[in-house]
Order: sequence, then structure tokens, then C-alpha cells
Amino acid sequence: MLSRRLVELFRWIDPGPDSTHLVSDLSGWWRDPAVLAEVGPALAALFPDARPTVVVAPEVTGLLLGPLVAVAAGTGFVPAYKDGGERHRVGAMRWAETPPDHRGRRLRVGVDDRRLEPGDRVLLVDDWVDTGAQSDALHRVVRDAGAVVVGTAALVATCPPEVAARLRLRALLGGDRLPEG
Ligand SMILES: Nc1ncnc2[nH]cnc12
Repeated sequence: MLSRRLVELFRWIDPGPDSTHLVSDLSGWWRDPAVLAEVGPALAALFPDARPTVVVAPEVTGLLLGPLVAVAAGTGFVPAYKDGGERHRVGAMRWAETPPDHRGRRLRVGVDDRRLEPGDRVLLVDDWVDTGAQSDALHRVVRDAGAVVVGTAALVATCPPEVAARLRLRALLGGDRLPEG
């Protein structure tokens, strides 16, 4: 079963003596052929009646996970970028700012303004939703474009239930299934 495989392949790693906390290592998931084949359909199946027209997922892992879900859902894909991310964004972008994330950082997330249209039904996808800050900002980006979020699909959810409800979040794993960090 996929969720059991995700738990088996998940690791916390110690980044070194300067770090105060362990970080999650999801690389075992992407390396596993069965997980790679199954995560897209499994995330799309969390919203069986949602009829999304597009999947939006934030860099960096979203660039992998988003297309897997989009293929399964029969939609296209729009990447969401982080300001200060891998490449400087040029051209018309639609941005929203996040409150502080799980490490206290604020960031802006945005999509190419030409790639979302009024009436689009957006399935947001992320590997892990913790504070929900980034998903909240993406909800705003989608709404500002005149589109609607039909749901947020994640592999792991460790956010409070009220945040999950606000985000329309469904996840394959809760934090209780993972080993202690
Ligand atoms: N990969 C991740 N994304 C979001 N929150 C996290 N908390 C621990 N690992 C995380």
C-alpha cells in the first residue's frame, strides 16, 4: 500500500552540528519506482469529483509532483515559483506574500499571470503542508486570478485541523504516521 511505503522510505536527517533540528528527507520516495508511479494517481484520487482544469504546485518538489498529478487528473500544469527561488522571474507574474513558514521565513509565491484564467478549477499540490502558509498564499494567487481552488492535495499534512479545513486539504499521511523527528 502506498502510504505504508511512504512511511518506510521516509527519513529524518541531521544536517550537521550547526543545525538545531532534523530535516525531512523525501529523496527515498522519488527513488522508488512504485512510489513514483503511484503518487500522482493517489493524490488526484483524493478529489474524485473535483473536475480540476489545472494543477498548480510550488517549486522545487512541486515541479516533480505537480506534473505527476496533472497527468493522472488529465489536466495541464502551472508551476508556482518562490521569489528568490532558483531563477529570477521576468514578465507578468501574480504574487502573494506568505506569513512566516515553519522556519520563520516569509516569502512570496507566484504564478505566470498568463497561465491561469477566470473560471479555472485549480487543484493545488504540495509534498508537505505544515503551517499552510504557502498554500494560503497560493489560494490568494488563484482567487486574484478569478479562478477557484477545488482542493489542496498533499503527501504529508502536519497542520492543525482548522488550517486543513480552510485549505480544503486532503493528504495521504498525517504527521502521526511518521517517525518522531
Ligand atoms: N519538507 C517539508 N515541507 C514542509 N514542512 C516540513 N516540515 C518538515 N519537513 C517539511
